[in-house]
Amino acid sequence: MKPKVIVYSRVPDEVLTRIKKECDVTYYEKLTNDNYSDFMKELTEAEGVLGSGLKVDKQLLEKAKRLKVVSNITVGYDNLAIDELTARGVLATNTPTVLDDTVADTMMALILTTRRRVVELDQLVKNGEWKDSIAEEHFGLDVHHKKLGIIGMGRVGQTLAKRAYAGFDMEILYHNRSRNEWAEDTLQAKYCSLEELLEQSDVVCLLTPLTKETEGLMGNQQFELMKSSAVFINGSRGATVDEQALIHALEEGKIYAAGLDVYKEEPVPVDHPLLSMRNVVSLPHIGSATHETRHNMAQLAADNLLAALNGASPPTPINEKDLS
Ligand SMILES: NC(=O)c1ccc[n+]([C@@H]2O[C@H](COP(=O)([O-])OP(=O)(O)OC[C@H]3O[C@@H](n4cnc5c(N)ncnc54)[C@H](O)[C@@H]3O)[C@@H](O)[C@H]2O)c1
Ligand SMILES: O=C(O)[C@H](O)CO
Repeated sequence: MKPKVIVYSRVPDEVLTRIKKECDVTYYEKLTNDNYSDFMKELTEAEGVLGSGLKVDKQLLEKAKRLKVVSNITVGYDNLAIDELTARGVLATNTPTVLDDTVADTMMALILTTRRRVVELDQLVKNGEWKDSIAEEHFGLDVHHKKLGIIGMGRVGQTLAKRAYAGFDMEILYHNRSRNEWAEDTLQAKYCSLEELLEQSDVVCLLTPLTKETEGLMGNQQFELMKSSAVFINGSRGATVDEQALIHALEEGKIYAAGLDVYKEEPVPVDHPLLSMRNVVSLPHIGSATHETRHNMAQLAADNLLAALNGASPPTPINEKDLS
């Protein structure tokens, strides 16, 4: 008998067909209030689930007695209670590496749009306010030859650093849990304390996972240390930033602008104060959202799911070592 699997996010047809060859699949393009109770019923029999964003906690796992694998179609796995999964012998997997270039491109886009005021000036043209050559009040700030401070110099962080160093002649500062020798040797990246990085950088880009340690990592004290000409970019998770502190820093001119891909609440409510600020560029959590990369992420998630159900080692496990 084929193992029962729930795919709870939209995946390409080709990926779904592959999974269906080996598994008995229930497919929800997304979980909604209308289908959630059906999903919970299916979960009691499921050996695998695949998708993005589902909160997998103790309560959910108590209903999922037959579960063997949770395959996340994301690299960040703050939605998973890893200790609870491990305690029950359930394998968790994610999709690192295949999205690094795309996410780094998105970060570069946020750096360029915030410093060069691209969105604001686009609006000015479209609103018919371009009457004469643009005056100093609309000038932006350079990106090239400035200092980029990366908090969380992991896979995405170093991919961004590579672009900034090679393409924009930027000086790279970084703060991380450990030294990144590759970045130090290849990009002359300089390891700093968080405080040094905040004080010196023209661009601060946050790329850590969301954990107990990184929750609220950027607060009043941290924004206070930044240069008034610096921009803040968040590509990690919304909860790594105290949004009230960010609003305060932007309102008081303590920083120049912010580029955000992630928010504490997603989708971010339309009346959120950050969205009405002229110096905030806001994206709808699209760091990895290109056709090519989302396709590759779904393929990798399927590889992980199928390997785990076949008793093989998945390509990108999270807690495999702790299970054995
Ligand atoms: N916006 C998006 O669409 C998008 C896309 C991909 C990743 N992300 C986020 O970016 C995160 C990083 O992804 P990655 O693949 O580069 O992960 P990674 O594990 O390769 O890198 C994360 C880095 O953060 C560092 N870190 C962890 N805790 C820290 C702390 N307290 N202080 C300083 N550094 C710390 C780690 O040492 C590591 O080097 C993901 O967990 C996810 O939350 C978002
Ligand atoms: O962690 C990730 O992969 C991105 O945030 C997409 O959700």
